[in-house]
Amino acid sequence: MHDGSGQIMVRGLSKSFGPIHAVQDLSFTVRPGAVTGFIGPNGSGKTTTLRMILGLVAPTAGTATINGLPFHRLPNPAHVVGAVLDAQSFHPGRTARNHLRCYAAAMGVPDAQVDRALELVGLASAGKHKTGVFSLGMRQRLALATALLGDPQVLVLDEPANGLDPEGIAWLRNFLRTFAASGRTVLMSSHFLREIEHTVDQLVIISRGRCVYDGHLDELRAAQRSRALVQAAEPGRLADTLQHAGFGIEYLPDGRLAVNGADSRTVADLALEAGVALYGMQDERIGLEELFFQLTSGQYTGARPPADAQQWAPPGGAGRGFGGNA
Ligand SMILES: Nc1ncnc2c1ncn2[C@@H]1O[C@H](COP(=O)(O)OP(=O)(O)OP(=O)(O)O)[C@@H](O)[C@H]1O
Repeated sequence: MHDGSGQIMVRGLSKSFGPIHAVQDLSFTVRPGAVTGFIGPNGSGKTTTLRMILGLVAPTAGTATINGLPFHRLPNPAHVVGAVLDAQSFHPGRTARNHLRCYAAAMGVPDAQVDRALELVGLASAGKHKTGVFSLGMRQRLALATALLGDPQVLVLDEPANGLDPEGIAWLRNFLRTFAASGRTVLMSSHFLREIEHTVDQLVIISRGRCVYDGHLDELRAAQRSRALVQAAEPGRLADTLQHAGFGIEYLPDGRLAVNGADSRTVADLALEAGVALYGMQDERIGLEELFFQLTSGQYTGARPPADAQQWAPPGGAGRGFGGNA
């Protein structure tokens, strides 16, 4: 019997397609009551992972369970997990309501659920229209309605915000946050952090099939750092002074120093004390998007590199922070 936890657990999951290692030793847990974003660049292994969770692709190694069981062993899977995987194509001559009726019959779900699902996704008045006239946003909503037919405990969505206009994204955000707030589980993928940063609470970030961050979005936000870029007459002597004061230093290719965690005023005061002339300064803030790019491109250049993963792990063990996959 499944444990009813609403948790998705991925442990040591790997998938190779011949020489391509699409997913490598991936481990993370998705908990109910929150929206978890599963993000990474194109080709990083998101869809392959979601398909393994849903029992559509056999792993090369490792396990993925929902409610403690692999998908194929779930009793009544449509009542446990609803999924939207790829851009759905619907029979263009069939109405939205009839499309849902077909699925409801196949799932053994009463017809009453069809109207409920249409209402949940805001398509109640469009149920009688043929799907051939639906916009992309309406097709996304209909796909979501199909996933909701079984009144599932868990939602797994692959790039659900893809192609939505700002209004559609706002609607989806509201819907998913309400769904999660009712104690259910949402795992949604995206390749674009900015698109989902106001929707998700938790983040699992993958790059080249491996986990590079697993934790709260707020903790990633807190890792946004500022640094001062400074051009000095004697960079070596200024670097010594700054390092002595406890700042991390990087030498940039253009000859400037990047002083992590410092603002230009602090650097100017220390340079004055050391008697080093300055030719120019600039304050720079490393934003969430930049951090995401650095994490996923393997070009993390912050004060503390990924090798320091333990230091970056969030306190309290809610997630594992940078480096993930422990
Ligand atoms: N059936 C398959 N046969 C061979 N290679 C595959 C197959 N499915 C996926 N891949 C490869 O595995 C890697 C991961 O692909 P996947 O679709 O899981 O990534 P993704 O993060 O979902 O990308 P996108 O955001 O572009 O959809 C890619 O290199 C892809 O070409």
